[in-house]
Amino acid sequence: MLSLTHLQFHWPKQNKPVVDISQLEIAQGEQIFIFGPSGSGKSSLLSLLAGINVPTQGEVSLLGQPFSTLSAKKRDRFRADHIGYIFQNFNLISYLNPIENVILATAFSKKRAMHAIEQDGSIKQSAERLLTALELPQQYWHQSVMSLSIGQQQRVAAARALIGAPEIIIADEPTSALDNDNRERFISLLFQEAKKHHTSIVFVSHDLTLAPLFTRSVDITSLANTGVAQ
Ligand SMILES: Nc1ncnc2c1ncn2[C@@H]1O[C@H](COP(=O)(O)OP(=O)(O)OP(=O)(O)O)[C@@H](O)[C@H]1O
Repeated sequence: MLSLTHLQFHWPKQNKPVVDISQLEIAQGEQIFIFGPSGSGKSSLLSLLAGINVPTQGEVSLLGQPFSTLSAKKRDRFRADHIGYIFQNFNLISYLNPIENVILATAFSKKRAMHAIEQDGSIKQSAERLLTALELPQQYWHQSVMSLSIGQQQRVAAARALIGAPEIIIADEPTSALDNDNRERFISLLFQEAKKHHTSIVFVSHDLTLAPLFTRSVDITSLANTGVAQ
């Protein structure tokens, strides 16, 4: 469902590619863990997978759609419809409460709005169901999102990524601020929800202890292009 071929990416003024991958295929429903040290290009890779940045060379295709054939505007639309993104710093909107933050993802995607309504009766009920599933107690739903703990904010960010059942969730090291028990609990709740719709998960971290929780782990430093066509 997601495929990368001969992918290279340079940030401006860098003489060496920060992402250099000969081939990677991610199947529908797969939970893939991509690890590598700080600065090895994990966040840069995710920005290419989500079509936020464009590769210097090579191609990213999601659901059979090569990103290179889409304009920037169409890529934004495609991303809103098919990808739930959990950012490293969550990117929650500070003046919206948790329910409003979760609902926001459906404002950019009719497809996800319709899916949420079909599944739960209304978009609001869908947001409430997801926050419950992710164990954010109801007493926090209408508070300022900035008054929540990091772990609670993370649950809001995950519910926002999951609403409307996008085909893929991309998570950029979202557990680094949590202790071990809370990290494993968070990942297990995320997986439980994702499995209901056979959603794929791409999760990056430098913390190898999380690897056994996933169906596959990949070392980003082992993916470098060899120049050999595959
Ligand atoms: N917006 C940017 N502009 C220029 N260079 C950047 C930008 N973002 C990242 N880089 C550079 O790209 C390299 C890889 O960064 P990236 O954030 O992708 O690594 P990472 O593996 O996700 O790191 P970490 O685990 O610390 O989050 C670094 O050298 C970084 O300085």
